[in-house]
Amino acid sequence: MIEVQNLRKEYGGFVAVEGSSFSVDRGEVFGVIGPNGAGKTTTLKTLAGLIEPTAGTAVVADRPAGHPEMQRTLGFLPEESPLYEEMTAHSYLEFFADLYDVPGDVASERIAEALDRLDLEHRDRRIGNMSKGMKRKVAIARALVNDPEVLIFDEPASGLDPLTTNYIIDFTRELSDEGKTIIFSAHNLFHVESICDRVVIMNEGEIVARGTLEEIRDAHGGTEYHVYATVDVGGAVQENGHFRHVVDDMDAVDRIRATVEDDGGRVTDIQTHTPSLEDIFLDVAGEARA
Ligand SMILES: Nc1ncnc2c1ncn2[C@@H]1O[C@H](COP(=O)(O)OP(=O)(O)OP(=O)(O)O)[C@@H](O)[C@H]1O
Repeated sequence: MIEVQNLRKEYGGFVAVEGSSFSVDRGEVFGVIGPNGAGKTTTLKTLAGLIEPTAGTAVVADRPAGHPEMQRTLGFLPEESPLYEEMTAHSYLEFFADLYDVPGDVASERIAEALDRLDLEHRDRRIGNMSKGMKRKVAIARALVNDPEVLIFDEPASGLDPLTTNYIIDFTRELSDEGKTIIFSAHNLFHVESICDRVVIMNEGEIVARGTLEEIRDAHGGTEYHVYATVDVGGAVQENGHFRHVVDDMDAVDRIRATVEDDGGRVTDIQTHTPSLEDIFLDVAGEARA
């Protein structure tokens, strides 16, 4: 559904995105993560057709980014979404539905459904008087008025309280279950980890890691097993009166167990350590900086 090849974006002489290539399959939830200034928003805005790339191509639903037909199949949630403060959520969303030529009765039904599912309270309040979380929900509903196939969400839950954040993440997961293709950027890696099929990690304009979370984990050390024993059978570190042996597969765990017993010792604990996306992210971004 999304194909990006050798994307490059310069602002003046400054290179914000350099040689970025990736693709997103139909129905996939794809995460773009990276520190501030990594080039995430630039990438997403290019996909949404709001920024012209300096070089390279971005294709969404078989059309070049920015093509009017492609815009119809797209829902874009910008990082900061300007809303018309004087309008109510309903009139605002009807206005956008009209821009997409959605017939009035379909629009009313779709808007009511989106606002119900997003659990938007006080929907008759003028937008200017809504809380930050309520405004974000209105912006998300706006991205859905044309019933798009592809959703581009830039930091959908940034700066929101944990409850609203969870609500939005769960809703994003539901949209994916319904077959929507979703690409989104986020700072909260826990949420990326909980809903993304694949991710790219960007740093200073370049993709520095990519793949499923499992692939990225494997490429960055993968799962480790810590075998604690009363004796050192080689390479152990002493910790709280026990010897900690670190290995990366279950066969090695079994070998250590057998050797410990042969040496007259005893295994006291075995722990599994799986690096979180946050651990990997700090590692990868740190390496790239270095
Ligand atoms: N219109 C612009 N003119 C000049 N530089 C820009 C412009 N837009 C973005 N940049 C720069 O390009 C780089 C990438 O910005 P971008 O907003 O894509 O990063 P980001 O990963 O989304 O960051 P954040 O997580 O802080 O939102 C930054 O150094 C930014 O200052």
